[in-house]
Amino acid sequence: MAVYTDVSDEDISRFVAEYDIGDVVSFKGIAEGVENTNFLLQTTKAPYILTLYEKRVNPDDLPFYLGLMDHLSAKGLNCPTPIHGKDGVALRRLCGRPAAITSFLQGMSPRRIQPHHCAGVGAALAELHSAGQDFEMHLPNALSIKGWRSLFDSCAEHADDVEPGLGKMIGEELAFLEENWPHALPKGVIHADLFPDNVFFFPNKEAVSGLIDFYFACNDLFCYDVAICMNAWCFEPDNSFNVTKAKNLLSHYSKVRPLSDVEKAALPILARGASLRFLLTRLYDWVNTPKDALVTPKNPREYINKLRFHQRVENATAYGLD
Ligand SMILES: Nc1ncnc2c1ncn2[C@@H]1O[C@H](COP(=O)(O)OP(=O)(O)O)[C@@H](O)[C@H]1O
Ligand SMILES: N[C@@H](CCOP(=O)(O)O)C(=O)O
Repeated sequence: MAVYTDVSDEDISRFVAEYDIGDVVSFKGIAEGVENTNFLLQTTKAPYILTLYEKRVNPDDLPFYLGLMDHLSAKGLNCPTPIHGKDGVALRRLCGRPAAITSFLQGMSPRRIQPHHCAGVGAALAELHSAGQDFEMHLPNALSIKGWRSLFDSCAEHADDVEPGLGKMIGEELAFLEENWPHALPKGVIHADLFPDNVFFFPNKEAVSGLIDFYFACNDLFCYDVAICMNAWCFEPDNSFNVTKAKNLLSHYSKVRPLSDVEKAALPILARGASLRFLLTRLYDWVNTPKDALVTPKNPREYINKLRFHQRVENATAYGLD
């Protein structure tokens, strides 16, 4: 459940009057998502998404996210387009929170991931990386290797409550990654959270119909984004790695933006880093979310298993690459 801020009928009508998008017909809270408050807003002109940005989003970063969606949409990528008010401003305030209206995307996220979905998401990720090349704003990744130690320090004492020995395992992994991280790989704008819930398809179609949720987007290594995607799309519910899915994802990515040999060689360590990043944020949420909270925190154990898998990988042939 992700409606943290209540918006009255009067508030929404007043807010929508600042835009040239018709009159409100209906608006209702969207249960999916965990970070922000989202409403499906239907006006006399079209459906839209109204987002109120909640505590975890730094308001200073919002111009980057909205500017990026404007930029990617202008480049032909199907992502939410920020709607600008009659005064030209897209980022406004509603009920004491920063807020924006974006276009509504058709399609739906896949319930059961099939290999063809992985092909589609690989191509879409590479298109995003290519389309972002000339985006002029810059936002360092607060959740890349430099941010992991302080995140771990803030919840390390509770790690062994999730699994005995987890604190030691994370400490050793962090030290290994800090020593060996491949900082010099090609960089640019990355999505950084391209999980299945953020990718829409039309039924029985391979191509992605749209990408949403750019609120972790930032500048970082392209291949790190590939590793995040591989982790999110290529493991089965029983934690086994599906090499057919990985092969599809990586080969369709490479058709749009070829991976260099150096990037391929770095993929196992990037996949370890991508596992640790989501293990740490999930661990943090696991220990800090009150038992009676509206949102159920995601299970960190899934990412312990992914990390263990990649620790055993010797090179990228394990992911189906030559
Ligand atoms: N532009 C959009 N078009 C259609 N549906 C959207 C759009 N943006 C968000 N949604 C819906 O809202 C849900 C939550 O959005 P998301 O951005 O993932 O929230 P959060 O950042 O809070 O996790 C999505 O799963 C999707 O159902
Ligand atoms: N994808 C992250 C959590 C972020 O959730 P989202 O709804 O904003 O995509 C995870 O799985 O840990």
